[in-house]
Amino acid sequence: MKSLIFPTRTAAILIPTLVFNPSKSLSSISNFISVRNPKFLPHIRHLRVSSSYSSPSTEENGHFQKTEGEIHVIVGPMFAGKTTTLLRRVKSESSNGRNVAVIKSSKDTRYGLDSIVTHDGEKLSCWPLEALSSFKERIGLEAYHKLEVIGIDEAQFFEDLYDFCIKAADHDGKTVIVAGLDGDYLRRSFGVLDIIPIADSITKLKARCELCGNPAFFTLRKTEETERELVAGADVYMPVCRKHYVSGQVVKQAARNVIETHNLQCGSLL
Ligand SMILES: Nc1ncnc2c1ncn2[C@@H]1O[C@H](COP(=O)(O)OP(=O)(O)O)[C@@H](O)[C@H]1O
Ligand SMILES: Cc1cn([C@H]2C[C@H](O)[C@@H](COP(=O)(O)O)O2)c(=O)[nH]c1=O
Repeated sequence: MKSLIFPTRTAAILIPTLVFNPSKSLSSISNFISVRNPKFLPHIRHLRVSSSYSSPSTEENGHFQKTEGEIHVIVGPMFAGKTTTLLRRVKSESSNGRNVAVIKSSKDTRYGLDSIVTHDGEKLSCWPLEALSSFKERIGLEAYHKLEVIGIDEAQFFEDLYDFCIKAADHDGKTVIVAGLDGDYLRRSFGVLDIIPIADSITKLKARCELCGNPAFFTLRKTEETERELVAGADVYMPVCRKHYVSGQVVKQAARNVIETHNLQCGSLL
């Protein structure tokens, strides 16, 4: 394994036995391109920047860079294995001798700040950032130039995801592997979809519906909070199939109606 560029020297890599195998959970949606087959994994191409390379900043000249970057996107509901897949791919790239760094949104404080952690407890050190635009400065220019692969977890929380990815891949020749939610709890687009037009591949993962065990493509919020961003785990969210997403919303609405009626009745008694 070559170098993984981490904020600390104590990078913990724990590889537990996975009960759920995300490699078996890819959607059959035909126009989604799967990258799980190793032969489709980005191959290693080290090229020196040619003299005709139009870098707008002189500080970047003279460094080794690939001329062509790549963007790979991993989406799906919560518990689908997005982080697991990202970790596996990042480790595989590192084993292939490429310089790798992993970033996650600092909004996700669920399992500590400086690691990305799967729901199974698999862990990898990372750079927790508020905005991707700060990455180059945080890691340092020299380290950034050496970097070949950038993994991004919880990508739905980064407002500058599109700008960062396009710069990293198109201009800086990096392979960017992005994992995040495609939809929020209302099944509305959650940011990661912005980068589909600039992606080389998209992998849509599915979880198992917690109510029936069928494939789950949606995330149901079990609580009444309505803000879009609400960092939480299984206490608040569960993956569900279409049928149970719809019935879950019906149940939530029915509960709201009961509470409203109750409040109205209490109000009229006063
Ligand atoms: N309902 C579920 N369906 C699938 N996996 C689940 C479910 N509940 C818990 N898990 C666990 O979550 C793991 C995936 O975790 P992770 O890679 O962190 O997912 P994601 O990043 O998509 O939220 C699975 O390997 C499995 O052990
Ligand atoms: C559906 C939904 C989720 N979130 C939050 C909840 C978690 O903190 C992350 C997703 O984590 P995972 O690695 O995919 O399990 O996103 C949110 O803020 N809003 C939502 O609608």
